[in-house]
Amino acid sequence: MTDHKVPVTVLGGGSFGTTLANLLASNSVPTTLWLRNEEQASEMREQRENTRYLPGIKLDPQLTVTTDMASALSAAELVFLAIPSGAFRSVLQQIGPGLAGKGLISTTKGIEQPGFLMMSQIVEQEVPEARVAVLSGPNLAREMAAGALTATVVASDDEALSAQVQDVLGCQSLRVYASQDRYGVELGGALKNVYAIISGMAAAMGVGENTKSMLITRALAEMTRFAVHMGANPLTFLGLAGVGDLIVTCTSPMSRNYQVGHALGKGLTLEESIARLGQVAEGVNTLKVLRQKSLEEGVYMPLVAGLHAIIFEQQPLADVIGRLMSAEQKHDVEFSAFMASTPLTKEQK
Ligand SMILES: NC(=O)C1=CN([C@@H]2O[C@H](COP(=O)(O)OP(=O)(O)OC[C@H]3O[C@@H](n4cnc5c(N)ncnc54)[C@H](OP(=O)(O)O)[C@@H]3O)[C@@H](O)[C@H]2O)C=CC1
Ligand SMILES: O=C(CO)COP(=O)(O)O
Repeated sequence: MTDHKVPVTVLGGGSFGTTLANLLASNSVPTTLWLRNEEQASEMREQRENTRYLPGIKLDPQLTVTTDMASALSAAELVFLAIPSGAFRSVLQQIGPGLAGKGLISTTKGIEQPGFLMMSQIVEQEVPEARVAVLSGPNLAREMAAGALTATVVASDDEALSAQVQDVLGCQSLRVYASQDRYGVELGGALKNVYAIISGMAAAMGVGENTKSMLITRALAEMTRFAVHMGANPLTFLGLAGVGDLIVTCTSPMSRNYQVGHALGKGLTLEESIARLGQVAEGVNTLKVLRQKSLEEGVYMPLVAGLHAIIFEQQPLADVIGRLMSAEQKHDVEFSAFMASTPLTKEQK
């Protein structure tokens, strides 16, 4: 790590934006957190706490909180984007040329439709002169904010940018691993949210431990099958941004997607489940987008089809489970052919 830390801005004052900004500031990185709500911003400045999204976590005294986008961006070399996917493009469009030349790191785990676009692809469209990376992994905001030992992945073609992100974020509680498979890392973060909804639903129904394990493992097989079809490296899904994030989101009641699934499993409607949460659960929209894409691409995704049938086609749960359990019994691990055709590099050996 270097002594001199580049100035960083985080866009988005929700649970993850606040967590990242606080971590950066406590790493002695000059950090500004931008959010859109002045009432919330002034409360955060006065009380040194984000009572709406991260109650109980004290904000570092050095963290600057503002709603003034121009001042937030003027000095920043790196900008972390923690805006929900539904608003991601419109926020970038409001900023425009203010981001040119900066290192932009998306932390958003969603997919834009139409186009089936990852957030970093939206960054490339809206800010063609930017340097682009994504950050993803098993990173429940509340735990990270409380200092739990955590690991994450920065993925970019730009190795210097990945190194800068490792430098500003890495600390005694957070390890930042690098990857060059930006698409795979981003896809992993978005897809696992759908399976977290299923896992939450299953937990609410009181399923057994075997069932939970089957769900997570078949979820990994399904999301990897889709990702490989879309051009990602299956090995990425063995890492933190794949199976790592899948495990945490499918097992922790802290996950908002899991909570939506749990509420659905207890009999609440989708609208009630979302309203009760009061935070973003990206998996609901990703489910719609993914179902459509899997049909277009002809990728077999029985769990996605099943959840879609329950939530959006009002099919009885028992029918869906019956269909899943009586489907053709196929292969456990599907990528032996890929592995055989991809020799290990010198470093991997
Ligand atoms: N929380 C977590 O554990 C993690 C989250 N992520 C990802 O980070 C992204 C952000 O999630 P998270 O912080 O958790 O979400 P939250 O629901 O906690 O907060 C959402 C934030 O986005 C703001 N926002 C919404 N729309 C706009 C807009 N048009 N302009 C500006 N700000 C807006 C909200 O502001 P307002 O209050 O004014 O509506 C709020 O500050 C998601 O894609 C999520 O998947 C990734 C890793 C971990
Ligand atoms: O992505 C996350 C953990 O890595 C957060 O998951 P939720 O959005 O379901 O809370």
